[in-house]
Amino acid sequence: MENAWFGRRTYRSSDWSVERLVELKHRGRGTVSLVLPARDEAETVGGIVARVRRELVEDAPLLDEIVVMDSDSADDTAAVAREAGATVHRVGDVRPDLGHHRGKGEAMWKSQFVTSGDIVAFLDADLVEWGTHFVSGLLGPLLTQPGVSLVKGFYDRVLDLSGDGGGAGGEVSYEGGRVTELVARPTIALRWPALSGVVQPLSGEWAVRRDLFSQLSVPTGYGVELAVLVDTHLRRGVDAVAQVDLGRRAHRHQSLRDLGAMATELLAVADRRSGLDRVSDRVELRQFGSGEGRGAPLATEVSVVERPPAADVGAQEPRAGGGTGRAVLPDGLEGVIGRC
Ligand SMILES: O=c1ccn([C@@H]2O[C@H](COP(=O)(O)OP(=O)(O)O[C@H]3O[C@H](CO)[C@@H](O)[C@H](O)[C@H]3O)[C@@H](O)[C@H]2O)c(=O)[nH]1
Ligand SMILES: O=C(O)[C@H](O)COP(=O)(O)O
Repeated sequence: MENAWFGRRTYRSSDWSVERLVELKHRGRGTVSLVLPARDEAETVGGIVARVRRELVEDAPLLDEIVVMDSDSADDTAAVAREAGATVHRVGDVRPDLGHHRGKGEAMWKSQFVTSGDIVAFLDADLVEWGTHFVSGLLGPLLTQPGVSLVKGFYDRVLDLSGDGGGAGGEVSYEGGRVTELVARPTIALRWPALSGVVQPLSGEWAVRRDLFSQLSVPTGYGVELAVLVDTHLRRGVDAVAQVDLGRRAHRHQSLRDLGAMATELLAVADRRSGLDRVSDRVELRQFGSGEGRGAPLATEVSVVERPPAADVGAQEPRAGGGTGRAVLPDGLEGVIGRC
C-alpha cells in the first residue's frame, strides 16, 4: 500500500543535529515554547523538566521557555516542576474570566495565553522511556519546511501493564496504544484516509505553529490530538502535517475502562467534524462491573466540550477597582464549536 504523503513528510529525529536547529532558530525561523500538561505527575515531571532544561536550554539554546500547565493536580506536581526549572501555571488560574474545565486539552488550550513562542511543542509529563530528541526532533520539520504547520512524533509503543519495565525477563510487548489501534486508526481510515500514513495519530508529543493552533477549536479532554490533526488537514492540507520517528516510548497506562471514556471523546471529535453537530457537551457512558460486581452498571459522564479558537477569544479586560476580569468576546462567538 503506497502512501505518497508518508514518503514526503516522514522524518527521523537524527535528520538534524541540535546545533543545526539552534542555528536555524537564531536565523529567525521562530521562537519555541515547550509545554507539558501535567495532572498528578510529581513522580516524573521533575526529571523530564530538569533534563530538557539542561540539554535544550543550558547546553544548547533551543527552547525559549519550558512551561508546565498544572492540571488540577492533587500531588506536588507544581512544586516539583518549579524546583526543576519550569515556569508553572495552574490551569484554573489562567484567564479565570473564561471559566475552567478539567482535562488535558484545557491545559493545552490555556497554555496559549501564557506562552509566547512562534512554535509550541508539547510533551506528556508521564514519560518513563524517552529522550530530549523527542523535543528537538519535533522542531526539525518546522524550522526547515515553511509549508509544515504540525509535526507529530511516532515511536514503538511499549505495553507494560505490570509497570515493572517488562518483568524479570525484561520482555516487553509493542501492543501499546489500544485506543489508537481500536478507535483512532479505524476512524481515520473511514473518514480521513489521507491521514492514514500518520503512525501515531494520538501521540502526546507534537509541535505546532502558534498561528495555526490559535485558529483551532480545542477539545478540553483527550480529543485534542485527533482534533488538531484532522483540523490541520482540513484547513491547510495533508502536506501541512509531518511526522518524526522518535524511537521508543514508554509511559504510565490507564485502565481499560478509563480508555473507554477516552475513546468516547475521540468519537465525539470525529462526529463533530463529520457534520454531526448534535453531539451534546456531555455523554453518558455506561460500562459494567466484572467479578463480584458482574453486570453492575457504572455510569460515567464524559465531557466532550470544545473551546473556541484562542484567536477568537478577546483579551481580558483590565480589572478596575479590584473587580473580576471579564472576557471581551467577539460577536457570534456563542455560535462556534464549543462555548467558553
Ligand atoms: O486532565 C488531565 C489528564 C492528563 N493530563 C496530562 O496529559 C498527559 C497525557 O495524559 P495520559 O493520561 O498519560 O494520556 P494517555 O493515556 O497516555 O493518552 C494518549 O492518548 C491521548 C489521547 O489522544 C493523548 O492525549 C495523550 O497525550 C497520549 O499519551 C500527561 O502528562 C497527563 O498528566 C493533564 O494535564 N490533565
Ligand atoms: O494512545 C492510546 O491508544 C492510549 O493512550 C492507550 O495507550 P496504551 O494502550 O499504551 O495504554
